[in-house]
Amino acid sequence: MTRTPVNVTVTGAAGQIGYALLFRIASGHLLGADVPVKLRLLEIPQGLKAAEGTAMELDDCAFPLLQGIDISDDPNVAFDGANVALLVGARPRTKGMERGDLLEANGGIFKPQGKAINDHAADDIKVLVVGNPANTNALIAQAAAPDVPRERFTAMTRLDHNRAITQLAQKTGTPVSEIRKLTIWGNHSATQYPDIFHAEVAGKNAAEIVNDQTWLADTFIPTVAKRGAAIIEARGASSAASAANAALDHVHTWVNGTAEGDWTSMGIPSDGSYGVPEGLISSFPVTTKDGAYEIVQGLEINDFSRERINASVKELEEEREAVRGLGLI
Ligand SMILES: NC(=O)c1ccc[n+]([C@@H]2O[C@H](COP(=O)([O-])OP(=O)(O)OC[C@H]3O[C@@H](n4cnc5c(N)ncnc54)[C@H](O)[C@@H]3O)[C@@H](O)[C@H]2O)c1
Ligand SMILES: O=C(O)C[C@H](O)C(=O)O
Repeated sequence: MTRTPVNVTVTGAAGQIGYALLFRIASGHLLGADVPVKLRLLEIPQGLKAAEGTAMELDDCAFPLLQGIDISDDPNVAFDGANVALLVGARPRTKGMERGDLLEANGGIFKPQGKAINDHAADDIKVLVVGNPANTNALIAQAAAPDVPRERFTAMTRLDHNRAITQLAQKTGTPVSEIRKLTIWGNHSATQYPDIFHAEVAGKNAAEIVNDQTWLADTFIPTVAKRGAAIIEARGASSAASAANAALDHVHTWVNGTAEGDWTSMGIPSDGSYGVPEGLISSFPVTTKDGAYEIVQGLEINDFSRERINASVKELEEEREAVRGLGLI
């Protein structure tokens, strides 16, 4: 193998998402089956021993693509030369909490990590924030990294996107592979808006095929938006394997491109499109090509959608004000 390995930094490596993520990164599911990787694991001091144990297990898999594992509790070391950074390390919510309740607990993690990315990452760094509240944590990291192009900071709404695809597939009795152009708008929170008005089911308009406004408003949207809480209720712990899977999907699509005739959802810095205030990290429909993404333009937004997008964007604005107040941006 002659290709230069890609440095992938994963924070929270000893956590439950980390455990579901690392083995699949090392086996080629993040970047591709022909791309060698070096893993850089960041943990807090209490997590280092468990991260070492995970690294031992990674060694024991003898993954042909895995060309090294470094472990550190220093962000300046862990992000040194990073090409891809998965910011997972943060506290998960527990039963009865909203993700925004974690802002104070987790917000402080992302400012020093953003600065370390600014100072040490490779020029082509791509950042995905998974730790909640993901959109606003991405904003905090980005604000601390003024030398990195702002579009390199993204937040994960791919789990919501995947959840919505399955709900729509099940409702219409269609395989998930037949669902296209679904969109998650706004925040990775209970206010997110999964939009099927432009989606397709086997090439036909999804809203027309469903033709059931009550299901849309009272079942589909709340099921997707509150799925994280339902998983916590059922499992007693927040989603892990599905979150890791979505993180792999997010980066894989960003790097390798969306399929012709489809798009995906990513939390990205707004350029003002669709009336989302510039700079907020909000979820949009995007296409990707050659490692870059573009917001899908020109979609007609009906009143039902507009109301829901605005509500989620309002929450993002409130979170931005809150972190401003905490001195995090
Ligand atoms: N965006 C999404 O769709 C999505 C989905 C699932 C979970 N999440 C979020 O991902 C985060 C992680 O979830 P989890 O279940 O893996 O949690 P976990 O508690 O199992 O693991 C978190 C790990 O992060 C480590 N950590 C804490 N602070 C750190 C720091 N400053 N630097 C490096 N590591 C640090 C902890 O030691 C721990 O090992 C939570 O905030 C959770 O809410 C987001
Ligand atoms: O809901 C949570 O707190 C975890 C995660 O964000 C999820 O959507 O499953």
